[in-house]
Amino acid sequence: MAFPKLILLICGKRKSGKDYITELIHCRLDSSICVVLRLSGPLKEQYAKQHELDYDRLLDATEYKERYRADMIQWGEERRTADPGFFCRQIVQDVSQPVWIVSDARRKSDIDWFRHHYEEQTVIVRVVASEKTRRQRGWQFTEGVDDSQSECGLDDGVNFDWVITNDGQDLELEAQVLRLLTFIHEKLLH
Ligand SMILES: Nc1ncnc2c1ncn2[C@@H]1O[C@H](COP(=O)(O)OP(=O)(O)O)[C@@H](O)[C@H]1O
Ligand SMILES: C[C@@](O)(CCOP(=O)(O)OP(=O)(O)O)CC(=O)O
Repeated sequence: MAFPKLILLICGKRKSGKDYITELIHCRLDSSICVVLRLSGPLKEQYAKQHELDYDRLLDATEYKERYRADMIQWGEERRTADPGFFCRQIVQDVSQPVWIVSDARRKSDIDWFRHHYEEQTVIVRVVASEKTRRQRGWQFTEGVDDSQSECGLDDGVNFDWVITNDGQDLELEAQVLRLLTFIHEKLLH
């Protein structure tokens, strides 16, 4: 198993900006230094194979993904119940970069797995945005999704190391991202 210097577990509600902020960080670091890992990647790939769906379209932020989200959530939870580290192990295989950004941590079992295997390296980053902002980005409450563990599993009982507010104030966001990048560089130097 590879050994990183830093693992950022990014979590947040749908349309809070997890992918957006992941890319803001990732694009400022060389690809030999930082890699983005997605727990939903192997889940969607296997779900697509089993259900004869288009994997690439499940990766997009489109209605196609939303159409299958609730069933993917249930399918994924059946695997996590049997083996909490099922998806975590898959995404860390053959990674060589020292900085890992896991852009879609959703459950305590995800956090527990990384803290168990990489206690010193794991940092939890919570991305927050108001429901008003999220709606402006295309979110609408969906029963079976926004009231599920997938969206609510980290709402309580988690001490976030960083909280990034992403409500559309570009300068405020930039200042927060720069502080996090400074932290990342300090980790790389030690
Ligand atoms: N600070 C921002 N400024 C402009 N657009 C943003 C910002 N944050 C998020 N977005 C946009 O809002 C949408 C949802 O963001 P995304 O990162 O996909 O959310 P999540 O991954 O949390 O579901 C995307 O279209 C993204 O480009
Ligand atoms: C079944 C999922 O893996 C689907 C996640 O798909 P995305 O990671 O694309 O979701 P957002 O970016 O938050 O919109 C969620 C889960 O509970 O595992």
